[in-house]
Amino acid sequence: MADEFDVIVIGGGPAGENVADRAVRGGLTAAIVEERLAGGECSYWACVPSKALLRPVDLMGEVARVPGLSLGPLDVEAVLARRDEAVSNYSDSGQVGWIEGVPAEFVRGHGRLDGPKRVRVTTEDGGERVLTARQAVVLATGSTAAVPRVPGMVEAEPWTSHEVTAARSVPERLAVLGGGVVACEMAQAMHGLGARQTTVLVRGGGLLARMEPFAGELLADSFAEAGIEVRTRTDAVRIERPERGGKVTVHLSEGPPVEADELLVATGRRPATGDIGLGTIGLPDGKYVEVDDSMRATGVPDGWLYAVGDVNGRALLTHMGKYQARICGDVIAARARGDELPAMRDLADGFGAPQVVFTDPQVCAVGRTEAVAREEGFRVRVVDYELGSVTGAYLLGDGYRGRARAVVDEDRKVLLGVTFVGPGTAELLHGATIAVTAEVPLERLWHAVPSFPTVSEVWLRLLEAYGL
Ligand SMILES: Cc1cc2nc3c(=O)[nH]c(=O)nc-3n(C[C@H](O)[C@H](O)[C@H](O)COP(=O)(O)OP(=O)(O)OC[C@H]3O[C@@H](n4cnc5c(N)ncnc54)[C@H](O)[C@@H]3O)c2cc1C
Ligand SMILES: NC(=O)c1ccc[n+]([C@@H]2O[C@H](COP(=O)([O-])OP(=O)(O)OC[C@H]3O[C@@H](n4cnc5c(N)ncnc54)[C@H](O)[C@@H]3O)[C@@H](O)[C@H]2O)c1
Repeated sequence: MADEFDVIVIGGGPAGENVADRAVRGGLTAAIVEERLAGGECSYWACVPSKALLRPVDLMGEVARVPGLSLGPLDVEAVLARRDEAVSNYSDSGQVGWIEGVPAEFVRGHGRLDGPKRVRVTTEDGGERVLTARQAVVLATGSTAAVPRVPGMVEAEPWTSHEVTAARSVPERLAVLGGGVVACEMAQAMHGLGARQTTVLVRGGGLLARMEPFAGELLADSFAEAGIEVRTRTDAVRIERPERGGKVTVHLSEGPPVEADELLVATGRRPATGDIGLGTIGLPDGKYVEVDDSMRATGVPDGWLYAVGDVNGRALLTHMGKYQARICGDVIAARARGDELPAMRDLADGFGAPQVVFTDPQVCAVGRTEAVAREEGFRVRVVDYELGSVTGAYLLGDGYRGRARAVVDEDRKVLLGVTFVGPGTAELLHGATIAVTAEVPLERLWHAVPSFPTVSEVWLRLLEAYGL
């Protein structure tokens, strides 16, 4: 087996797979080193299982809003079985087959840099293999859950995103630490699937703090109606769990302690760069790998190292990692041919990545929030519209609530950002992504006529509210 490739990718998640694919399409050879399952976190312990668990909860909300419909009791076992199917029963044979079809070589084992352009792989049987790259090494090792240092936390063995997305049963009482995307999605999934008491413990003032403030507020209203308790401005100061897997108590800086059957820690991520040999090339271990817009690591002589996906810290989202990967694979192939193609650069992260939070209501945003746009010095005007006033939204169900916001650059009359909060708004987001990315002038957007009666009519209402 040849151990020299044009490109060696460490990490076989969505980002790593796509780099190899593009590099091979560009005429290069590639190998992917993966220590666990090809497909990465996203396929088995993140995006896919979380959305499989949320889908029935979302549908229950939809059905409850339509008079004349009712649901039978929820079959949790069937939901968990569908989740297992969605994660291919934790088998990566399909993904390995896809990689081999690229064609790229799949090497299972732990990869570490071993000086420039060399990767030392510790294989499952404890053996070693040294791979050499003719052109580039790409880091695509992703991220892992960051668990805060709180007395008793390690001993309590709390759930992280791994355990909650792979849950085999639903805890009766769940405490959730964090108010970000994982906390909100998983609190709602577990509550909807039968947790009797769900308490979300938020350090800051509200949920989803990086989004427009009304997003977290509307979600908090929905949580309150569903019986999910949200406690804000409180920190975990001590965790007590006398028996492994038994009752857990979270002592807080503010308010009474929370007793639960399980604790989910959803307090952000850290890059998976602690043990990948960065020290052998003079980079610090355990930090995000800084890259330029071609995904090339900065500060590495001769420019042979690249990093894509969560590991570069630009946007911790699968679709953005895959986008960066396409750029990276194309750039490496172009550079190998001696073409320097300046157009192959990451633009989308600069605009502000699109993101859908799959809660009820869904929270969908692209571009800059009002606060970020102002901070960056844009002359901003904001227009809001209540989604429930749009006929298409009203027809989706009784008591439909939601809001849309457009953040307009008053100097160029283009959209800097758009947020939709409301049931069933996820599929609305790509229209906004196109408008923001293509910087479509509002006067032109006016001629994009939304169909009646769809929720998309909110576009017309926003432009009218703006004054067109
Ligand atoms: C609960 C949850 C839900 C999410 N939902 C969404 C969503 O709906 N939409 C969305 O866009 N994003 C979502 N995300 C974020 C998304 O999962 C990540 O952005 C995405 O997985 C990043 O892809 P990646 O390829 O960079 O890394 P990963 O998917 O983390 O893959 C990295 C791979 O590298 C391997 N690896 C690491 N170190 C080594 C090594 N030294 N040697 C060999 N292999 C190694 C790992 O085993 C892993 O397979 C979610 C995240 C979580 C936690
Ligand atoms: N649908 C999606 O697109 C989706 C779903 C899940 C995750 N993700 C991505 O995965 C990444 C990780 O999600 P996440 O929710 O873990 O991170 P996050 O950064 O979204 O939220 C982290 C939360 O934890 C809080 N926190 C941080 N340190 C804390 C501490 N010591 N004590 C208490 N609270 C603390 C923060 O204030 C914040 O509320 C995100 O960047 C997100 O974009 C995306």
